[in-house]
Amino acid sequence: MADAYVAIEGDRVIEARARAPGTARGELVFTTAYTGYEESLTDPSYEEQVLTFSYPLIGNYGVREERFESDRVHPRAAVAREMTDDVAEWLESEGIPAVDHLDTRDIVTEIRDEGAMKCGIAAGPDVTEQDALDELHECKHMSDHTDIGAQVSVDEVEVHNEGGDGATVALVDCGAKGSIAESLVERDAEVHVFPYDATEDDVAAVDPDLLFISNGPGDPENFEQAGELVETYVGDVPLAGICLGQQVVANALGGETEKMEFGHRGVNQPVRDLRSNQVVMTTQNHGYTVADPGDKLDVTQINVNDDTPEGLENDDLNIITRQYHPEANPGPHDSLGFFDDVLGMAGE
Ligand SMILES: NC(=O)CC[C@H](N)C(=O)O
Repeated sequence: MADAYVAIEGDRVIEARARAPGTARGELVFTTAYTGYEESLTDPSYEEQVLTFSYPLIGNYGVREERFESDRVHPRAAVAREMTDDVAEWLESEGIPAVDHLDTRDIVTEIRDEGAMKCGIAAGPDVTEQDALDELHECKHMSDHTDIGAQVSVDEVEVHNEGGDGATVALVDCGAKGSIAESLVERDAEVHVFPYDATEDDVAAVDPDLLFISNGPGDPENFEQAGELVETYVGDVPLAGICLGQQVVANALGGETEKMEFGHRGVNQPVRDLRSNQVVMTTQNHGYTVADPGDKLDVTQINVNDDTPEGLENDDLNIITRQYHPEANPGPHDSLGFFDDVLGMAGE
């Protein structure tokens, strides 16, 4: 007998087994990654989403805090074909509902055919199908989470590697994965992590060598303040961005973003560099994309599968952004050189 339900758009209800109890709602997305479940579940970019793993077994190498990308789980719920006790217990302790023993191929096919969709989840001995449907009917469109930055950003400025020998980086935390600051610190940078709504004066106080806009959840158009920083500093300070950061930079400089049908989430997304013609494998997690880079940014890298922009640059203005995740947690590690390139722009 089922003790968990996943309700998807069209009021279809899929039966499952409860692995961590509770009710939740969010945008239903899938990742094809076969490793990296700890990193994905702690990636702030999954805020307000329900994460389905297409790989059939999740949790086979345990749960270790050293692999976390932030201090909590961000997806509202997790869905897998089979989830180990380690992961189920972790999610239960975090209050995040989890379900397994359902056909995740069916969910992936549905999302690929119909596009990203809302869902409701109810798991545990006392829940009903109606509980999952009620959650679904309360679910908001991703773009309607207008202040999602406040849910994931630091409240106060945090400084990493104070007195470091390298560049001073102002990292605007729109929901940053921890390994972005780590990758900069490993290269001797002094990293000032700013709240997502930091002002020009806040940033000016540290006189940065590089303004870096992080990854983050939801619609990039809801990160207006970060866009204003880009507008203010472009041309004066080199600019870098990862994922949502690329989208914010593009929007601020006259470009446009749009919602993709079902996004890219996984660890084997092929990206071609248009100058070297080299293809690298990348880690990705995004549902929006740059539809028009505007006239200040050149598209220097594209996704081999669908030609969407993966890298934007301007050599004169010192701008480098990436739609994928060069910090590579989980890997592949093909693109770690991005951090050397952006710190190179900052004079290192
Ligand atoms: N990982 C990210 O920064 C995601 C960016 C944005 N929230 C998107 O879905 O496209």
